[in-house]
Amino acid sequence: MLIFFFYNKSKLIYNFDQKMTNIESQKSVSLPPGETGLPFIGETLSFLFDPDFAKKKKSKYGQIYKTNIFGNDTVTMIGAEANQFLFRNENKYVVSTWPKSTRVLLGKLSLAVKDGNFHTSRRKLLAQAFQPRALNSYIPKMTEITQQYVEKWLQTKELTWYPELRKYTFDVACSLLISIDNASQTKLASDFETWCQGLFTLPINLPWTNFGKALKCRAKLLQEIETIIINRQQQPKHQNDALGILLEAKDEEGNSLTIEELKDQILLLLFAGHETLTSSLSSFVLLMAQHPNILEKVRTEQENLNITEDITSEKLKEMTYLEEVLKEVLRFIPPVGGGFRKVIEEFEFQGYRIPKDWTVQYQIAQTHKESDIFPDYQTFDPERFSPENMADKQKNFGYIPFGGGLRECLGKEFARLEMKIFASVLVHNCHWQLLPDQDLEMITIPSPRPRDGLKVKITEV
Ligand code: HEM
Repeated sequence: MLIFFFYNKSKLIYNFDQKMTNIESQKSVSLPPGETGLPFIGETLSFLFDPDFAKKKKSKYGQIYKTNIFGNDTVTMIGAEANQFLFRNENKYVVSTWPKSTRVLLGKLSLAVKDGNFHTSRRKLLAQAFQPRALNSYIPKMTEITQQYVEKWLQTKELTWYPELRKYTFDVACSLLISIDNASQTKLASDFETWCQGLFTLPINLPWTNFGKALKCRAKLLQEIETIIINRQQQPKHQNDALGILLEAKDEEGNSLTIEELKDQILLLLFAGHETLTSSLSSFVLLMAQHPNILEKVRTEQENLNITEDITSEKLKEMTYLEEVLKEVLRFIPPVGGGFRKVIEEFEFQGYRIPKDWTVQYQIAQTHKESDIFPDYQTFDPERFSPENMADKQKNFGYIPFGGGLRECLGKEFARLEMKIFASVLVHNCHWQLLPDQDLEMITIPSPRPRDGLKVKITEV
């Protein structure tokens, strides 16, 4: 065995069997271009409050750039190749991470903050609540809640829809996940709202900061969820909701979830199924109001389906044009703009060095603007997803509203189901139009929503 030693300023570089490990050339690979902003806060404020932050950075620096957000040196990597690299190297070069505020508020037992084998095993267990049989059993309740809300909205004639949609998705989530009806009218909802407001903030725990208030509410929410779990355990037969399924579920070694863990997992599911869905539903109603020809085609499909009885999974499968529209809604205004990963081993990508311990962000919103997959990407065009075009199948990880790889959204079928039922019931019963004099610019964090909350006039069909 030959061992080469080089003396280089302060360090010895060695090599085995003449396989030259060119550490010097690795070091000469540069970091991506970009700025790191102000001390401590970096560029966090622009990231949070400038809806064009990612767009401006991309036009200045291209597909890969560095910044500093949430107290971390961060590299943003844009495009299908970048997504593929990150999703395929999960646990090798990167692991999932969230801003500190999110991590703390989700809790240390939450699936979202776990890695490796533990994450895989827990994911399998939680996935039981989203299997086709479970999803089918959710259809009647989802439809019923949607119909109640639609009736209520029709009575008001004019409404600010986004806050109403938040109540609706919260009621659906609480009803199907933990069998609490009308939860939006309870203390659970107000605590939950305050908790949500702290999720993507600087983690400064003071009584008047959003993070400090959210921490207090986390404690209250866990207490409320614990009471719900204990009550449920005392009932002889568990109800057919996600909590019932999770109380029965066991991992490979036959262990059930402890109450402590169940509380964090329930909180995660309530959050994941609420914020994102509210955004996607409000984008659907907004985009339909702005594209009446497309809405008309959706209506025609619904009429032709002749739904006189309850909505069934078979009927939902026949809504193929609506499916294309909903895919385009998630491309055009993705509810999650991107995801964060922590670098566990330094790597090189497209000629740039990404150091260990930095954060990497993959970008959903910018990926969905890649013109090779989505020509004329500024146009809202559901035909991209027709059987002839299938834009979602053209390139690996080129269409990723639900992320990808080991961390792909666990609730994506639940989300697709709720979006379809909502759209079907709404289109069957209502016409709606945007009221004048409102700001439709999107606030993007944590999920996109129109600044003035989407004011509409709504009438019966
Ligand atoms: C339109 C609605 C939704 C969108 C766009 C969406 C999007 C996403 C994305 C992009 C991720 C991956 C984040 C990452 O890579 O770090 C994710 C993860 C996740 N989502 Fe969703 N989601 C939606 C609805 C839901 C619903 C309804 C649930 C459950 C009720 C849910 C549960 C989860 C969970 C548990 C994870 C974490 C998975 C893991 O870490 O293994 N999501 N979601």
